[in-house]
Amino acid sequence: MAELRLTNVGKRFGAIQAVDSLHLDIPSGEFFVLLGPSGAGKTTTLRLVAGLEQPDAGNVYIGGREVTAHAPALRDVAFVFQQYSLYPHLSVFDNLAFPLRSPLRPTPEREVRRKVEEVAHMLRIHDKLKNPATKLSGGQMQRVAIGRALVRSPSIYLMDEPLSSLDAKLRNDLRLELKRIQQDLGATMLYVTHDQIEAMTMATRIGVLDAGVLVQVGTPQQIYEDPRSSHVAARLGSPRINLFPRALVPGVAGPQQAVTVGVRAEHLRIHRDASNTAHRDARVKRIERLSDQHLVHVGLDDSDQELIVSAPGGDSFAPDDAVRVELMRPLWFDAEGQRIAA
Ligand SMILES: Nc1ncnc2c1ncn2[C@@H]1O[C@H](COP(=O)(O)OP(=O)(O)OP(=O)(O)O)[C@@H](O)[C@H]1O
Repeated sequence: MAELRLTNVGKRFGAIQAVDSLHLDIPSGEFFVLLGPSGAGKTTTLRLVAGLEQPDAGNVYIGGREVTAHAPALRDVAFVFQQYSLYPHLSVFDNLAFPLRSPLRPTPEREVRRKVEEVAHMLRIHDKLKNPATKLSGGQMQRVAIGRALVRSPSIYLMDEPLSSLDAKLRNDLRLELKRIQQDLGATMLYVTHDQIEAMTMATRIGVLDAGVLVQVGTPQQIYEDPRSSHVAARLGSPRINLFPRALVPGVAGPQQAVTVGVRAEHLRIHRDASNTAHRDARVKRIERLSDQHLVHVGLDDSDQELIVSAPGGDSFAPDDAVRVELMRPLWFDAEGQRIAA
């Protein structure tokens, strides 16, 4: 396994700066998740690391060696794409064995069998080894695609939304399995997703990309609790953070330049009494009963603004109740959406 370093990497497609002055240092054995909306430059970053794209500027280093001009086959990376791309005429066994039989990496056939069986067990497809690759469910095919990367011991695994085509149950299962396998192998992983649950549960660190720019890097907890901008704050958390004009809560103390306030659902409290002037008048609109929490949607009086409050005792409220909302840990943002210290 090896560390990955990108210095000042840029890539433009016509008028679009897909990746802009990107600096990234991923230590060996880290599970690094690139998170961002569609078009943020996530796939382009992976392709630049794999050598499938050439950067206009900057350098790529794998294991301390500069590989910027190296062909993909010489970079020792394994890539898993969003859509499984299996060889349909081959069995599951032969699909998994394929990378080990490459002329670039001749492997004794006994070693091929050992490795394929080990990975097939890890991914729980060992009873399918003789099946043609086409006689599998979507989830099984994607396991084979992931397995094809895992049979090798590359310097770095690159995965581009490998779970996005699967149903929710399989996605949950494979999320946990992939994380476990990465830890067992001590693998360096660069993993792309726009799914915040994947990012929160799998990442050692997350890098948030926005329009080709890496806007924040940190542990999932740092990104969640201490976002640098309203854009980053909105990327993590379910339900989404409540973002609304500061002018709607004049009674709450905050920095002068603040234009927007952000409060997570679990950092809002709703009260029935009217004792505290810092609390904001509101009215219950509806209550969402999820398996593990109650979400109370309230409308702030004299505005169209709705907030979502995570309330353990949400059951005791009903639509149209007059309530008061307390902001426990507001985050403040300026006119550009940049965070301001409280
Ligand atoms: N080969 C290409 N030619 C022209 N434009 C491209 C090309 N590849 C990517 N782009 C553009 O570069 C930007 C970044 O694309 P990229 O695929 O890296 O984003 P992404 O974050 O992976 O998005 P998604 O989540 O939708 O896959 C987009 O605006 C995209 O349209």
